[in-house]
Amino acid sequence: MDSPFKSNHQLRRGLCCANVEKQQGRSPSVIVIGGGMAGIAAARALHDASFQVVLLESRERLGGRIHTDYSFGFPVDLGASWLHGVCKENPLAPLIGKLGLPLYRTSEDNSVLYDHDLESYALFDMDGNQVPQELVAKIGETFEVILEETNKVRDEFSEDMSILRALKIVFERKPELRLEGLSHKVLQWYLCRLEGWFAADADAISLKCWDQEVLLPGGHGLMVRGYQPVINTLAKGLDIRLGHRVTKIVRQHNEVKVTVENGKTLVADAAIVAVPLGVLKSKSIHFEPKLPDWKEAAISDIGVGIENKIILHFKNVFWPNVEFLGVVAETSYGCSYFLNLHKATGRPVLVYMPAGQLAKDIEKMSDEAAANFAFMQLKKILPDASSPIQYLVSRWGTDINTLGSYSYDAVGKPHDLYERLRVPVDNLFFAGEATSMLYTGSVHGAFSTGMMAAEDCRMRVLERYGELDLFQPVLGEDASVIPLQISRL
Ligand SMILES: Cc1cc2nc3c(=O)[nH]c(=O)nc-3n(C[C@H](O)[C@H](O)[C@H](O)COP(=O)(O)OP(=O)(O)OC[C@H]3O[C@@H](n4cnc5c(N)ncnc54)[C@H](O)[C@@H]3O)c2cc1C
Repeated sequence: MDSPFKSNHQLRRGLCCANVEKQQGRSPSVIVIGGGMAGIAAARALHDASFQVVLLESRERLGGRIHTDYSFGFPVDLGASWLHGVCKENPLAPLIGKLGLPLYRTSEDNSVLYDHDLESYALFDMDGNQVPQELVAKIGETFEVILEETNKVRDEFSEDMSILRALKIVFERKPELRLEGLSHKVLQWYLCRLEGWFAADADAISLKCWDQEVLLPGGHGLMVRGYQPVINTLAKGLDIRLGHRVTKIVRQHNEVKVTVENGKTLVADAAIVAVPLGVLKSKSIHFEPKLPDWKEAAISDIGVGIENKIILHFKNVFWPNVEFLGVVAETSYGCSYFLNLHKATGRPVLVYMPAGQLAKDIEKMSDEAAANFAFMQLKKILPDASSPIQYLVSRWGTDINTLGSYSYDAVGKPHDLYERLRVPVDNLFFAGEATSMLYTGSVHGAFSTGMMAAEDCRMRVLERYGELDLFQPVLGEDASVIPLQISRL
């Protein structure tokens, strides 16, 4: 058994086992499991509060669903790339500001397209004809009216239903909102964008809860240099063990024993579990004693969706100078879109972003076939498109370190499941985007839950030994904000 900590707690408590290395000093100890934003934030905060912290990460890299790749010779994000809420209230704003990382704002507040404004789009049909901008704007307004009508459906029915079911009821009641021809296809494209936001199809998303998340003000900003510098900064100086996949967590007598795939066991006063919800669902980590039923129910009932990125690097730019290129089709499944990174970064790169069932289907393909699929979509709207010179393909749905892209509200399940997933069990604390009630599915949500778990853990461990006043709180640090650097070219 490997005990990484120099603490005399176990000796004082008479918990010393023969093969635990002798402990010196008095710092309380914590094992953080998972090196994504939540785990790193928690580890940083507790390290800074003088705890002995070891972070165990299954992959050979840090960042989790933040994954900036540099193989093109410049940074591109295969996972998160936007700061949702470009404002000083965003918990990540002080750090991003201090690092001087530039942001490219893709939308203001309250866009029907979430992270994009309407005027930054060019939509095309499958024959390569551009949809007139007035029609795109008009259907956007209709889509908003339709969503308002689904609110009425929500108020009338006590039972929850899917967004798709609610849309069907709206169309039955108000046939004038049912569109045809090109207008119908554009409407499907709006639905496709909504599905992309949740990484799930409309037949899986809860009507009751879909709009319960809190959107911070300030619109949405792309991290022009990628998210990785934020991770690297937070991780500086921490004791991080890469390639350490946790398989078992045992809680007993005010301590936690954590076993790694290679059989090694580490012991600490507490542990913070910051692995993705998809990993918890897969039951690849064995908890002893088993987690309470309410916690297991939260794990099984919160939805996990899939969104992927297929990043195409071209020799030259041959597409229109807009932020997004959209493909409209008969069904939302057939619709798709490309983010034009050239606008934000000056690089000739398009990012194809399938979500929901389409993302699942594409994950069954080889990387080459997936890149070709994305390119074929592009060819439909821009027949003269030249082939990419390089590509990258993410596989967030099948990667055993993630097993899903981010969480969403499933039909018939209460929104407070996120809080139930967060609530500690004994000396086990939980963090990660799926434990955030307010900012589910986001980087700043993951960061906040890491900080929260760290503070809960600090209080619990120190209260137990009456030493609360000896260590600094992890929250309440000086949040003096260096202004965010925002551009829109
Ligand atoms: C394609 C995509 C696009 C996104 N876009 C945005 C965006 O633009 N803006 C935004 O705010 N959010 C976005 N998100 C969501 C955001 O990336 C996540 O909410 C956030 O990064 C999650 O952080 P986390 O710490 O909760 O989990 P993760 O980052 O997944 O970290 C969990 C860590 O646990 C590790 N782990 C797993 N199993 C084990 C184990 N058994 N033992 C040890 N370690 C283990 C994993 O390897 C991982 O490093 C996007 C996500 C995806 C997939």
